[in-house]
Amino acid sequence: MATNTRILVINPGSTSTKIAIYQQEKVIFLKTIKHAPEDLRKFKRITDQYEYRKDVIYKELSSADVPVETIDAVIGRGGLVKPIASGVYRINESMRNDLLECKRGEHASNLGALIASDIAKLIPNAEAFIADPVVVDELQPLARYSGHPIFERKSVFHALNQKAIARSHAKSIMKKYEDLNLIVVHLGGGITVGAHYKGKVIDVNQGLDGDGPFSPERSGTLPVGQLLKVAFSGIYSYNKMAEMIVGKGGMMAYLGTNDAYLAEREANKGDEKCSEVLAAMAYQVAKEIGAMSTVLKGKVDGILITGGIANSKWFCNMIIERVYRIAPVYIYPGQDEMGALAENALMAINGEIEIKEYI
Ligand SMILES: Nc1ncnc2c1ncn2[C@@H]1O[C@H](COP(=O)(O)OP(=O)(O)OP(=O)(O)O)[C@@H](O)[C@H]1O
Ligand SMILES: CCCC(=O)O
Repeated sequence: MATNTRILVINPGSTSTKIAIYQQEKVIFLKTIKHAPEDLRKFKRITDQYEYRKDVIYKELSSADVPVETIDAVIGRGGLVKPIASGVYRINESMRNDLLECKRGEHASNLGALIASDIAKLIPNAEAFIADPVVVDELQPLARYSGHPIFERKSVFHALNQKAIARSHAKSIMKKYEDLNLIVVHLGGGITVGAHYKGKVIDVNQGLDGDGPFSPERSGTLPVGQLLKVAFSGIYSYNKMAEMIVGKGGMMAYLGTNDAYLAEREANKGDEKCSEVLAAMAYQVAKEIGAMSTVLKGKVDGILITGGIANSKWFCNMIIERVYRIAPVYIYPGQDEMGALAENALMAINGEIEIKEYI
């Protein structure tokens, strides 16, 4: 087994692209490239940002003190590919085509695989992978029911971070992820709450499609009758309605900001609206946890809270006071998607896990 394997990690987000180089488990280069809104506005679709983001990454890499030719593998955050099982996938033409055509929708993470494979092609013997994309699908059959046959509930969630946090929690208590029942709550710009039944996410709210708690920039589940009336009122275009659900819903709509840290600061200074909106968001998250505990038939070994907002003790406590009777609660603030991607690539290269083919 090689002891100085170098992995390049590429994680495109809506407003930034994170890149990192790991030597084994250790990060030796890490950069968050912020994209100015005026730079991104020039592109109609997210896929159109492909060459622009790739060029910016090349520039950053050339300023890194790590020769690119020493990299053994490139791993990108996987986007809206076909629904697939959790794991590491080799990037192939079929995956590239699906992402280029945005067959299952637009998401910045779609660019991860495209850019990773292009860079890997320039490095002799380097492999290109994705791991645990946002569409990891382990839903149990009953979870797919929406209530009408033309609408099927789908698995789209913060799979990479939820799985990484669940595995590292299991390790920390010297148990196997596959032996535990966990509820994992990702509190980011979007919020997803997953029921992890013995290593499989058998149910999760479809946050990217207006399902579950409201979040800093998403409306979550809306009263569907009212939604229909507004959609057909002639006042709003399709795009405006879509923005209400993802991008400009939730805290953004109530408070004009998607920054929970800022909203909490204002609440601390006495702003009652900020205080109540954050309390309502925590209330809805707690309700979703309650729902997922019924999915696990009440047998829950732990509730894990992660993502940026998990940095806030005040916010987490508003959730904990409603759910602590269900199971012990553990807080893992932030997210380590870069570390999780690097770890997955390393395990794949070392033959510790199977590398799956995307068909
Ligand atoms: N210390 C803190 N206290 C309260 N909120 C915080 C704190 N640090 C970050 N946040 C909030 O976390 C949110 C962003 O979380 P995160 O960085 O996980 O999201 P993202 O990566 O932008 O989106 P997503 O996780 O949905 O992909 C923002 O609303 C931010 O204000
Ligand atoms: C698409 C990743 C999960 C989410 O943002 O809800």
